[in-house]
Amino acid sequence: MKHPIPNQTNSWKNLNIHFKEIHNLHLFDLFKNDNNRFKNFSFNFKNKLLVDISKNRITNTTIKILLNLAKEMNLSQAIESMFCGEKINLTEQRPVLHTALRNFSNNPIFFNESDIMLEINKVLNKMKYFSEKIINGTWKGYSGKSIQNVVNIGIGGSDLGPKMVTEALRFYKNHLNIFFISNIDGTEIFNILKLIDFETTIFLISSKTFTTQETIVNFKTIKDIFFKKVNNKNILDKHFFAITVNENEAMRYGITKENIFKLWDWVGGRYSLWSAMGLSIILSLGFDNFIQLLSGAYDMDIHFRTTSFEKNIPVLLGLIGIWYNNFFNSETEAILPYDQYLYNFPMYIQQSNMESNGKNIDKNGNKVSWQTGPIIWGTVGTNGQHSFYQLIHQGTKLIPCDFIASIFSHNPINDHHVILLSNFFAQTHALAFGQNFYKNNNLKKNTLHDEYVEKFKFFEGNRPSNSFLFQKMDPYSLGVLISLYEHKIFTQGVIFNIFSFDQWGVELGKNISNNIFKNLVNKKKEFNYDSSTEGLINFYNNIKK
Ligand SMILES: O=P(O)(O)OC[C@H]1O[C@H](O)[C@H](O)[C@@H](O)[C@@H]1O
Repeated sequence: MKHPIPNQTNSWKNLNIHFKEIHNLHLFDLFKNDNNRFKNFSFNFKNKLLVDISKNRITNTTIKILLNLAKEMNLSQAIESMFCGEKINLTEQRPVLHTALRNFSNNPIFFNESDIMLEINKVLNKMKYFSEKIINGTWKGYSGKSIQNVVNIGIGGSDLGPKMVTEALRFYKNHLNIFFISNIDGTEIFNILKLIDFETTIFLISSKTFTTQETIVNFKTIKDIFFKKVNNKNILDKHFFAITVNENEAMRYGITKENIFKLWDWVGGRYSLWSAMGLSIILSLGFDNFIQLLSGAYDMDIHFRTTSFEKNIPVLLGLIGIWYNNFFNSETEAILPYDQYLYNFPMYIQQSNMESNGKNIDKNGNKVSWQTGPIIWGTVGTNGQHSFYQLIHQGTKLIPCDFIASIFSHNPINDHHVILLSNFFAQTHALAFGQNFYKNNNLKKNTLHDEYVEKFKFFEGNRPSNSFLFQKMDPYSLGVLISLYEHKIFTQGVIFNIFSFDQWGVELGKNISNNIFKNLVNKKKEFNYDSSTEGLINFYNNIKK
Protein backbone atom coordinates (compact mmCIF):
# COMPACT_ATOMS: atom_id res chain seq x y z
CA MET A 1 0.00 0.00 0.00
CA LYS A 2 1.35 3.42 -0.99
CA HIS A 3 1.11 5.94 1.82
CA PRO A 4 0.31 9.59 1.09
CA ILE A 5 3.32 11.91 1.10
CA PRO A 6 2.63 14.89 3.38
CA ASN A 7 4.40 17.56 1.36
CA GLN A 8 2.66 16.44 -1.82
CA THR A 9 -0.83 16.92 -0.43
CA ASN A 10 -3.00 19.89 -1.39
CA SER A 11 -3.25 20.91 2.24
CA TRP A 12 0.53 21.13 2.56
CA LYS A 13 0.64 23.42 -0.47
CA ASN A 14 -2.21 25.47 1.00
CA LEU A 15 -0.40 25.68 4.31
CA ASN A 16 2.66 27.06 2.52
CA ILE A 17 0.53 29.75 0.89
CA HIS A 18 -1.29 30.43 4.15
CA PHE A 19 2.02 30.68 6.01
CA LYS A 20 3.18 33.46 3.67
CA GLU A 21 -0.06 35.30 4.34
CA ILE A 22 -0.11 35.12 8.11
CA HIS A 23 3.36 34.54 9.47
CA ASN A 24 3.84 38.25 10.10
CA LEU A 25 0.54 38.60 11.95
CA HIS A 26 1.07 39.38 15.62
CA LEU A 27 -0.80 37.57 18.40
CA PHE A 28 -1.63 41.02 19.68
CA ASP A 29 -3.74 41.65 16.55
CA LEU A 30 -5.22 38.16 16.49
CA PHE A 31 -6.58 38.77 19.99
CA LYS A 32 -7.62 42.36 19.25
CA ASN A 33 -9.66 41.27 16.26
CA ASP A 34 -11.49 38.43 17.97
CA ASN A 35 -13.16 38.86 21.34
CA ASN A 36 -14.01 35.17 21.44
CA ARG A 37 -10.53 33.92 20.73
CA PHE A 38 -10.04 32.33 24.14
CA LYS A 39 -13.50 30.78 24.08
CA ASN A 40 -13.00 29.38 20.59
CA PHE A 41 -9.52 28.09 21.16
CA SER A 42 -9.78 26.49 24.59
CA PHE A 43 -11.15 23.15 25.71
CA ASN A 44 -12.48 21.90 29.02
CA PHE A 45 -11.79 18.21 29.56
CA LYS A 46 -14.29 16.83 32.10
CA ASN A 47 -13.80 19.85 34.37
CA LYS A 48 -10.41 18.41 35.31
CA LEU A 49 -8.29 20.13 32.69
CA LEU A 50 -8.40 23.31 30.66
CA VAL A 51 -6.32 23.33 27.49
CA ASP A 52 -5.80 26.80 26.02
CA ILE A 53 -4.38 26.92 22.50
CA SER A 54 -5.41 30.53 21.83
CA LYS A 55 -1.87 31.91 22.26
CA ASN A 56 -0.77 30.19 19.05
CA ARG A 57 -0.05 31.87 15.74
CA ILE A 58 -3.14 30.36 14.16
CA THR A 59 -6.43 31.52 12.70
CA ASN A 60 -9.59 29.57 11.95
CA THR A 61 -8.23 29.11 8.44
CA THR A 62 -4.99 27.61 9.80
CA ILE A 63 -6.96 25.04 11.74
CA LYS A 64 -9.19 24.35 8.76
CA ILE A 65 -6.25 23.58 6.48
CA LEU A 66 -4.47 21.55 9.17
CA LEU A 67 -7.63 19.47 9.60
CA ASN A 68 -7.67 18.90 5.86
CA LEU A 69 -4.10 17.73 6.10
CA ALA A 70 -5.14 15.22 8.77
CA LYS A 71 -7.83 14.01 6.41
CA GLU A 72 -5.50 13.71 3.45
CA MET A 73 -3.05 11.74 5.64
CA ASN A 74 -5.86 9.36 6.71
CA LEU A 75 -5.55 10.13 10.41
CA SER A 76 -9.00 8.72 11.31
CA GLN A 77 -8.18 5.35 9.76
CA ALA A 78 -4.76 5.35 11.45
CA ILE A 79 -6.34 5.91 14.87
CA GLU A 80 -8.78 3.06 14.34
CA SER A 81 -5.99 0.80 13.12
CA MET A 82 -4.04 1.40 16.31
CA PHE A 83 -6.96 0.81 18.68
CA CYS A 84 -8.08 -2.28 16.77
CA GLY A 85 -4.67 -3.92 16.98
CA GLU A 86 -3.58 -3.87 13.34
CA LYS A 87 0.15 -4.39 12.84
CA ILE A 88 0.92 -0.69 12.47
CA ASN A 89 4.49 -1.22 13.71
CA LEU A 90 5.29 -2.69 10.33
CA THR A 91 9.08 -2.86 10.57
CA GLU A 92 8.76 -5.08 13.64
CA GLN A 93 5.53 -6.70 12.45
CA ARG A 94 3.66 -5.85 15.64
CA PRO A 95 0.44 -4.17 16.65
CA VAL A 96 0.62 -1.23 19.07
CA LEU A 97 -1.74 -1.91 21.93
CA HIS A 98 -0.68 0.01 25.02
CA THR A 99 -4.23 1.40 24.96
CA ALA A 100 -5.52 -2.14 25.69
CA LEU A 101 -3.71 -1.98 29.04
CA ARG A 102 -6.15 0.74 30.13
CA ASN A 103 -9.22 -0.52 28.34
CA PHE A 104 -12.05 -0.32 30.86
CA SER A 105 -14.75 -0.80 28.24
CA ASN A 106 -15.44 -4.51 28.82
CA ASN A 107 -14.96 -4.94 25.07
CA PRO A 108 -12.55 -7.69 24.05
CA ILE A 109 -9.46 -6.80 22.02
CA PHE A 110 -8.23 -9.52 19.72
CA PHE A 111 -4.69 -10.34 18.72
CA ASN A 112 -3.92 -13.61 16.92
CA GLU A 113 -7.54 -14.56 17.43
CA SER A 114 -7.44 -14.48 21.21
CA ASP A 115 -8.81 -11.80 23.52
CA ILE A 116 -5.76 -10.16 25.08
CA MET A 117 -7.88 -8.58 27.81
CA LEU A 118 -7.92 -11.94 29.61
CA GLU A 119 -4.14 -12.02 29.88
CA ILE A 120 -3.93 -8.32 30.72
CA ASN A 121 -6.33 -8.74 33.61
CA LYS A 122 -4.52 -11.85 34.82
CA VAL A 123 -1.22 -9.95 35.09
CA LEU A 124 -2.99 -6.96 36.64
CA ASN A 125 -4.39 -9.25 39.35
CA LYS A 126 -1.00 -10.77 39.96
CA MET A 127 0.41 -7.26 40.43
CA LYS A 128 -2.42 -6.39 42.79
CA TYR A 129 -1.89 -9.36 45.10
CA PHE A 130 1.88 -9.16 45.00
CA SER A 131 1.93 -5.43 45.75
CA GLU A 132 -0.50 -5.87 48.62
CA LYS A 133 1.80 -8.44 50.24
CA ILE A 134 4.80 -6.15 49.90
CA ILE A 135 2.96 -3.06 51.12
CA ASN A 136 1.25 -4.71 54.10
CA GLY A 137 4.48 -6.40 55.12
CA THR A 138 3.42 -10.03 54.76
CA TRP A 139 6.05 -10.70 52.10
CA LYS A 140 9.27 -11.32 54.00
CA GLY A 141 12.87 -11.15 52.90
CA TYR A 142 15.35 -14.02 53.45
CA SER A 143 15.83 -13.08 57.11
CA GLY A 144 12.11 -12.82 57.90
CA LYS A 145 11.87 -9.02 57.79
CA SER A 146 9.24 -7.08 55.83
CA ILE A 147 10.23 -5.13 52.74
CA GLN A 148 11.06 -1.43 53.02
CA ASN A 149 12.88 -0.68 49.77
CA VAL A 150 12.10 -1.33 46.12
CA VAL A 151 14.83 -0.92 43.50
CA ASN A 152 13.78 -0.84 39.85
CA ILE A 153 16.64 -1.83 37.55
CA GLY A 154 15.83 -0.82 33.98
CA ILE A 155 16.63 1.81 31.37
CA GLY A 156 14.83 3.84 28.68
CA GLY A 157 11.14 3.00 28.66
CA SER A 158 11.71 0.55 31.51
CA ASP A 159 12.88 3.40 33.72
CA LEU A 160 11.70 6.85 32.60
CA GLY A 161 7.94 6.21 32.82
CA PRO A 162 7.82 4.56 36.26
CA LYS A 163 10.39 7.07 37.58
CA MET A 164 8.41 10.05 36.29
CA VAL A 165 5.08 8.75 37.63
CA THR A 166 6.32 7.77 41.09
CA GLU A 167 7.90 11.21 41.40
CA ALA A 168 4.87 13.06 39.96
CA LEU A 169 2.55 11.31 42.44
CA ARG A 170 4.91 11.33 45.38
CA PHE A 171 2.19 13.00 47.42
CA TYR A 172 0.24 9.71 47.29
CA LYS A 173 3.11 7.42 48.19
CA ASN A 174 3.18 4.95 51.06
CA HIS A 175 6.02 4.02 53.41
CA LEU A 176 8.10 2.11 50.83
CA ASN A 177 11.24 3.73 49.48
CA ILE A 178 11.46 3.46 45.70
CA PHE A 179 14.82 3.72 43.90
CA PHE A 180 15.79 3.55 40.26
CA ILE A 181 19.03 2.25 38.80
CA SER A 182 19.36 2.78 35.05
CA ASN A 183 22.84 3.93 34.08
CA ILE A 184 25.72 1.53 33.51
CA ASP A 185 27.86 4.08 35.34
CA GLY A 186 28.60 2.24 38.59
CA THR A 187 28.01 5.47 40.51
CA GLU A 188 24.26 4.76 40.53
CA ILE A 189 24.68 1.35 42.16
CA PHE A 190 27.28 2.73 44.52
CA ASN A 191 25.00 5.57 45.68
CA ILE A 192 21.88 3.44 46.11
CA LEU A 193 23.62 0.60 47.93
CA LYS A 194 24.57 3.16 50.58
CA LEU A 195 20.85 3.81 51.20
CA ILE A 196 19.44 0.30 51.42
CA ASP A 197 20.03 -2.96 53.23
CA PHE A 198 19.56 -6.21 51.35
CA GLU A 199 17.40 -7.81 54.06
CA THR A 200 14.51 -5.44 53.41
CA THR A 201 14.94 -4.72 49.69
CA ILE A 202 13.40 -6.21 46.58
CA PHE A 203 14.80 -5.69 43.08
CA LEU A 204 12.59 -5.42 40.01
CA ILE A 205 14.55 -6.31 36.89
CA SER A 206 12.57 -4.38 34.31
CA SER A 207 13.52 -5.21 30.76
CA LYS A 208 11.13 -5.97 27.95
CA THR A 209 13.81 -7.91 26.07
CA PHE A 210 15.93 -9.00 29.05
CA THR A 211 18.97 -8.45 26.81
CA THR A 212 19.68 -4.77 27.44
CA GLN A 213 23.32 -4.49 28.42
CA GLU A 214 22.94 -1.86 31.15
CA THR A 215 20.08 -3.64 32.91
CA ILE A 216 21.60 -7.11 32.77
CA VAL A 217 25.04 -5.94 33.94
CA ASN A 218 23.52 -3.90 36.78
CA PHE A 219 21.36 -6.87 37.78
CA LYS A 220 24.31 -9.29 37.78
CA THR A 221 26.49 -6.91 39.77
CA ILE A 222 23.85 -6.41 42.46
CA LYS A 223 23.09 -10.12 42.59
CA ASP A 224 26.82 -10.87 43.05
CA ILE A 225 27.22 -8.30 45.81
CA PHE A 226 24.10 -9.66 47.53
CA PHE A 227 25.35 -13.27 47.39
CA LYS A 228 28.82 -12.28 48.59
CA LYS A 229 27.33 -10.52 51.57
CA VAL A 230 24.68 -13.07 52.47
CA ASN A 231 24.79 -16.79 52.07
CA ASN A 232 21.16 -17.81 51.81
CA LYS A 233 19.41 -20.03 49.29
CA ASN A 234 16.22 -17.93 49.32
CA ILE A 235 17.76 -14.75 48.00
CA LEU A 236 16.57 -15.09 44.42
CA ASP A 237 13.04 -16.21 45.35
CA LYS A 238 12.50 -13.56 47.97
CA HIS A 239 14.28 -10.54 46.52
CA PHE A 240 14.45 -10.67 42.71
CA PHE A 241 11.58 -10.18 40.29
CA ALA A 242 11.49 -9.73 36.53
CA ILE A 243 9.20 -7.79 34.26
CA THR A 244 9.74 -9.01 30.74
CA VAL A 245 8.51 -10.58 27.51
CA ASN A 246 11.49 -12.91 27.60
CA GLU A 247 10.60 -15.27 30.47
CA ASN A 248 13.14 -17.91 29.42
CA GLU A 249 16.04 -15.48 29.61
CA ALA A 250 14.92 -14.23 33.03
CA MET A 251 14.74 -17.82 34.29
CA ARG A 252 18.18 -18.52 32.81
CA TYR A 253 19.48 -15.81 35.17
CA GLY A 254 17.86 -17.62 38.11
CA ILE A 255 14.59 -15.74 38.52
CA THR A 256 11.78 -18.09 39.48
CA LYS A 257 8.78 -18.36 37.16
CA GLU A 258 6.36 -17.11 39.85
CA ASN A 259 8.48 -13.98 40.22
CA ILE A 260 8.08 -13.02 36.58
CA PHE A 261 5.50 -10.44 35.53
CA LYS A 262 4.58 -10.84 31.93
CA LEU A 263 4.80 -8.22 29.20
CA TRP A 264 3.91 -8.51 25.53
CA ASP A 265 5.59 -7.59 22.27
CA TRP A 266 2.73 -5.27 21.42
CA VAL A 267 3.65 -2.86 24.23
CA GLY A 268 6.36 -0.45 23.12
CA GLY A 269 9.03 0.21 25.76
CA ARG A 270 8.30 3.95 25.93
CA TYR A 271 4.56 3.23 26.21
CA SER A 272 4.91 0.53 28.84
CA LEU A 273 4.29 2.21 32.20
CA TRP A 274 0.66 1.04 31.96
CA SER A 275 1.79 -2.60 31.98
CA ALA A 276 3.69 -4.64 34.58
CA MET A 277 6.50 -2.11 33.95
CA GLY A 278 4.40 0.00 36.29
CA LEU A 279 4.94 -2.40 39.18
CA SER A 280 7.16 0.13 40.98
CA ILE A 281 4.30 2.64 40.58
CA ILE A 282 1.82 0.25 42.24
CA LEU A 283 4.29 -0.52 45.00
CA SER A 284 4.77 3.17 45.63
CA LEU A 285 1.15 4.36 45.39
CA GLY A 286 -1.01 1.29 45.90
CA PHE A 287 -3.16 -0.52 43.35
CA ASP A 288 -6.18 1.82 43.50
CA ASN A 289 -4.12 4.84 42.54
CA PHE A 290 -2.66 2.87 39.61
CA ILE A 291 -6.20 2.12 38.44
CA GLN A 292 -6.99 5.84 38.66
CA LEU A 293 -3.93 6.55 36.51
CA LEU A 294 -5.14 4.01 33.94
CA SER A 295 -8.67 5.41 33.99
CA GLY A 296 -7.44 8.95 33.27
CA ALA A 297 -5.51 7.59 30.30
CA TYR A 298 -8.55 5.59 29.18
CA ASP A 299 -10.80 8.66 29.23
CA MET A 300 -8.29 10.50 27.06
CA ASP A 301 -8.16 7.46 24.74
CA ILE A 302 -11.92 7.68 24.28
CA HIS A 303 -11.69 11.40 23.65
CA PHE A 304 -8.96 10.84 21.04
CA ARG A 305 -10.79 8.01 19.33
CA THR A 306 -14.29 9.47 19.26
CA THR A 307 -14.13 13.29 19.27
CA SER A 308 -14.37 15.11 15.96
CA PHE A 309 -11.03 16.58 15.03
CA GLU A 310 -12.08 20.25 15.45
CA LYS A 311 -12.47 19.55 19.16
CA ASN A 312 -9.97 16.74 19.56
CA ILE A 313 -7.26 17.97 21.95
CA PRO A 314 -4.34 15.64 21.02
CA VAL A 315 -5.13 16.00 17.31
CA LEU A 316 -5.18 19.81 17.47
CA LEU A 317 -1.99 19.91 19.55
CA GLY A 318 -0.28 17.55 17.12
CA LEU A 319 -1.34 19.62 14.11
CA ILE A 320 -0.29 22.91 15.68
CA GLY A 321 3.08 21.30 16.47
CA ILE A 322 3.39 20.45 12.76
CA TRP A 323 2.50 24.04 11.84
CA TYR A 324 5.54 25.29 13.78
CA ASN A 325 7.86 22.37 12.99
CA ASN A 326 7.26 22.27 9.25
CA PHE A 327 6.21 25.79 8.28
CA PHE A 328 7.84 28.12 10.84
CA ASN A 329 10.82 25.71 10.88
CA SER A 330 10.91 25.63 14.67
CA GLU A 331 13.39 22.99 15.62
CA THR A 332 12.35 22.47 19.22
CA GLU A 333 9.48 22.44 21.70
CA ALA A 334 9.85 23.28 25.38
CA ILE A 335 7.86 21.53 28.10
CA LEU A 336 7.52 23.71 31.16
CA PRO A 337 5.62 22.23 34.10
CA TYR A 338 4.98 24.70 36.90
CA ASP A 339 4.89 21.79 39.32
CA GLN A 340 7.90 20.49 41.18
CA TYR A 341 6.42 16.98 41.22
CA LEU A 342 6.58 16.99 37.39
CA TYR A 343 10.34 17.51 37.40
CA ASN A 344 10.94 14.39 35.30
CA PHE A 345 8.05 14.99 32.91
CA PRO A 346 10.05 16.85 30.20
CA MET A 347 12.65 14.07 30.23
CA TYR A 348 9.94 11.43 29.94
CA ILE A 349 8.27 13.16 26.97
CA GLN A 350 11.70 13.67 25.45
CA GLN A 351 12.12 9.92 25.04
CA SER A 352 8.52 9.32 24.15
CA ASN A 353 8.55 11.93 21.38
CA MET A 354 12.12 11.80 20.08
CA GLU A 355 12.42 8.01 20.00
CA SER A 356 9.01 7.79 18.31
CA ASN A 357 9.31 10.49 15.69
CA GLY A 358 13.06 10.94 15.19
CA LYS A 359 13.04 9.10 11.84
CA ASN A 360 14.10 9.99 8.29
CA ILE A 361 12.61 7.17 6.22
CA ASP A 362 8.90 7.33 5.43
CA LYS A 363 6.44 4.43 5.41
CA ASN A 364 7.03 3.95 1.67
CA GLY A 365 10.71 3.33 2.41
CA ASN A 366 11.89 6.65 0.98
CA LYS A 367 14.01 9.35 2.58
CA VAL A 368 11.74 12.14 3.82
CA SER A 369 11.98 15.62 2.32
CA TRP A 370 10.23 17.28 5.24
CA GLN A 371 11.17 17.76 8.89
CA THR A 372 10.06 15.05 11.33
CA GLY A 373 9.98 15.11 15.15
CA PRO A 374 11.13 18.18 17.09
CA ILE A 375 13.79 18.33 19.80
CA ILE A 376 12.03 18.15 23.16
CA TRP A 377 13.47 19.73 26.27
CA GLY A 378 12.48 21.76 29.31
CA THR A 379 12.37 21.91 33.05
CA VAL A 380 10.09 23.07 35.84
CA GLY A 381 9.03 26.66 36.34
CA THR A 382 9.96 28.92 37.88
CA ASN A 383 13.50 27.49 37.75
CA GLY A 384 13.68 27.69 33.96
CA GLN A 385 12.82 31.40 34.05
CA HIS A 386 16.18 32.05 35.66
CA SER A 387 18.01 29.90 33.17
CA PHE A 388 16.94 29.63 29.53
CA TYR A 389 13.79 31.78 29.22
CA GLN A 390 15.99 34.69 28.10
CA LEU A 391 16.53 32.85 24.82
CA ILE A 392 12.83 32.05 24.44
CA HIS A 393 11.87 35.72 25.00
CA GLN A 394 14.57 37.50 23.06
CA GLY A 395 16.60 34.91 21.15
CA THR A 396 16.45 34.38 17.40
CA LYS A 397 14.65 31.04 17.51
CA LEU A 398 10.93 30.42 17.68
CA ILE A 399 10.29 27.96 20.50
CA PRO A 400 6.70 26.87 21.09
CA CYS A 401 6.17 26.17 24.79
CA ASP A 402 3.81 23.97 26.77
CA PHE A 403 2.98 25.38 30.19
CA ILE A 404 1.49 22.87 32.65
CA ALA A 405 0.18 23.46 36.20
CA SER A 406 -2.59 22.69 38.67
CA ILE A 407 -4.95 25.06 40.44
CA PHE A 408 -4.62 23.27 43.77
CA SER A 409 -1.25 22.48 45.26
CA HIS A 410 -0.67 19.33 47.30
CA ASN A 411 1.56 21.38 49.57
CA PRO A 412 0.00 24.79 50.11
CA ILE A 413 2.47 26.92 52.02
CA ASN A 414 1.68 30.61 52.51
CA ASP A 415 1.16 32.11 49.06
CA HIS A 416 3.78 30.02 47.24
CA HIS A 417 1.31 28.41 44.90
CA VAL A 418 -0.32 31.71 43.91
CA ILE A 419 3.11 33.13 43.15
CA LEU A 420 3.92 30.03 41.10
CA LEU A 421 0.74 30.35 39.03
CA SER A 422 1.20 34.11 38.63
CA ASN A 423 4.52 33.35 37.02
CA PHE A 424 2.96 30.76 34.70
CA PHE A 425 0.24 33.17 33.50
CA ALA A 426 2.68 36.08 33.28
CA GLN A 427 5.14 34.14 31.15
CA THR A 428 2.53 33.05 28.60
CA HIS A 429 1.33 36.67 28.40
CA ALA A 430 4.83 38.13 28.10
CA LEU A 431 5.83 35.61 25.44
CA ALA A 432 2.74 36.29 23.39
CA PHE A 433 2.44 40.04 23.66
CA GLY A 434 5.93 41.25 24.49
CA GLN A 435 6.52 44.76 25.65
CA ASN A 436 7.98 47.94 24.41
CA PHE A 437 9.48 49.00 27.70
CA TYR A 438 9.37 52.75 27.18
CA LYS A 439 5.98 52.83 25.49
CA ASN A 440 4.23 50.68 28.07
CA ASN A 441 5.70 52.49 31.03
CA ASN A 442 5.32 55.95 29.55
CA LEU A 443 8.94 56.56 30.25
CA LYS A 444 10.74 59.40 28.60
CA LYS A 445 13.98 58.76 26.84
CA ASN A 446 16.15 61.46 28.36
CA THR A 447 19.63 60.51 27.38
CA LEU A 448 21.42 58.95 24.45
CA HIS A 449 22.04 55.96 26.67
CA ASP A 450 18.29 55.57 27.24
CA GLU A 451 17.74 55.57 23.51
CA TYR A 452 20.47 52.97 23.02
CA VAL A 453 19.23 50.70 25.80
CA GLU A 454 15.65 50.80 24.57
CA LYS A 455 16.43 48.26 21.89
CA PHE A 456 17.71 45.78 24.45
CA LYS A 457 14.65 46.18 26.62
CA PHE A 458 12.27 45.58 23.75
CA PHE A 459 10.22 42.38 23.82
CA GLU A 460 8.85 41.62 20.41
CA GLY A 461 6.39 38.97 21.68
CA ASN A 462 4.56 36.72 19.22
CA ARG A 463 6.08 33.68 20.95
CA PRO A 464 3.45 30.90 21.01
CA SER A 465 2.44 28.66 23.88
CA ASN A 466 -0.14 26.09 24.96
CA SER A 467 -1.45 26.19 28.52
CA PHE A 468 -2.61 23.12 30.44
CA LEU A 469 -4.36 23.92 33.68
CA PHE A 470 -5.41 20.95 35.81
CA GLN A 471 -7.53 21.12 38.93
CA LYS A 472 -5.11 18.92 40.81
CA MET A 473 -2.28 16.65 39.73
CA ASP A 474 -3.82 13.43 41.04
CA PRO A 475 -3.37 9.94 39.52
CA TYR A 476 -6.37 10.39 37.19
CA SER A 477 -5.09 13.74 35.87
CA LEU A 478 -1.59 12.42 35.31
CA GLY A 479 -3.09 9.56 33.29
CA VAL A 480 -4.95 12.14 31.18
CA LEU A 481 -1.78 14.18 30.66
CA ILE A 482 0.45 11.28 29.59
CA SER A 483 -2.16 9.78 27.28
CA LEU A 484 -2.74 13.22 25.73
CA TYR A 485 0.96 13.53 24.82
CA GLU A 486 1.08 9.93 23.56
CA HIS A 487 -1.73 10.68 21.13
CA LYS A 488 -0.25 14.01 20.10
CA ILE A 489 2.94 12.15 19.18
CA PHE A 490 0.92 9.49 17.34
CA THR A 491 -0.93 12.17 15.36
CA GLN A 492 2.35 13.76 14.30
CA GLY A 493 3.84 10.40 13.31
CA VAL A 494 0.86 9.79 11.01
CA ILE A 495 1.23 13.24 9.39
CA PHE A 496 5.01 12.74 9.02
CA ASN A 497 4.19 9.37 7.39
CA ILE A 498 6.78 7.57 9.51
CA PHE A 499 6.76 4.53 11.77
CA SER A 500 6.53 5.90 15.30
CA PHE A 501 6.81 2.62 17.15
CA ASP A 502 10.22 1.22 16.21
CA GLN A 503 13.65 2.54 17.26
CA TRP A 504 16.33 1.19 14.94
CA GLY A 505 18.40 4.32 15.57
CA VAL A 506 19.55 3.10 18.97
CA GLU A 507 21.05 -0.16 17.65
CA LEU A 508 24.24 0.91 15.86
CA GLY A 509 25.90 2.55 18.86
CA LYS A 510 25.08 -0.51 20.99
CA ASN A 511 26.75 -2.89 18.50
CA ILE A 512 29.90 -0.82 18.11
CA SER A 513 30.21 -0.43 21.89
CA ASN A 514 30.25 -4.24 22.27
CA ASN A 515 33.29 -4.40 19.96
CA ILE A 516 35.05 -1.46 21.57
CA PHE A 517 34.50 -3.09 24.97
CA LYS A 518 36.70 -5.96 23.77
CA ASN A 519 39.34 -3.51 22.56
CA LEU A 520 39.39 -1.84 25.96
CA VAL A 521 39.31 -4.96 28.10
CA ASN A 522 41.67 -7.16 26.09
CA LYS A 523 43.83 -4.20 25.04
CA LYS A 524 43.44 -5.67 21.58
CA LYS A 525 45.54 -3.76 19.09
CA GLU A 526 43.83 -4.80 15.84
CA PHE A 527 40.86 -2.63 15.21
CA ASN A 528 39.65 -0.65 12.31
CA TYR A 529 37.66 2.44 13.17
CA ASP A 530 38.65 5.98 12.28
CA SER A 531 41.65 7.95 13.48
CA SER A 532 39.63 9.83 16.10
CA THR A 533 37.99 6.76 17.68
CA GLU A 534 41.27 4.83 17.48
CA GLY A 535 43.06 7.81 19.05
CA LEU A 536 40.65 7.77 21.98
CA ILE A 537 41.00 4.00 22.45
CA ASN A 538 44.80 4.17 22.29
CA PHE A 539 44.96 7.10 24.70
CA TYR A 540 42.78 5.16 27.15
CA ASN A 541 44.75 1.93 26.74
CA ASN A 542 48.11 3.68 27.17
CA ILE A 543 47.09 5.40 30.39
CA LYS A 544 45.31 2.35 31.84
CA LYS A 545 48.09 -0.13 31.12
O1 LIG B 1 13.13 -2.85 28.30
P1 LIG B 1 14.36 -3.12 27.55
O2 LIG B 1 14.20 -4.24 26.57
O3 LIG B 1 15.52 -3.38 28.49
O4 LIG B 1 14.72 -1.86 26.70
C1 LIG B 1 15.08 -0.66 27.29
C2 LIG B 1 15.17 0.47 26.29
O5 LIG B 1 16.28 0.29 25.46
C3 LIG B 1 16.19 0.38 24.05
O6 LIG B 1 17.44 0.62 23.55
C4 LIG B 1 15.23 1.42 23.55
O7 LIG B 1 15.91 2.59 23.21
C5 LIG B 1 14.13 1.79 24.53
O8 LIG B 1 12.96 2.06 23.83
C6 LIG B 1 13.89 0.71 25.53
O9 LIG B 1 12.85 1.08 26.40
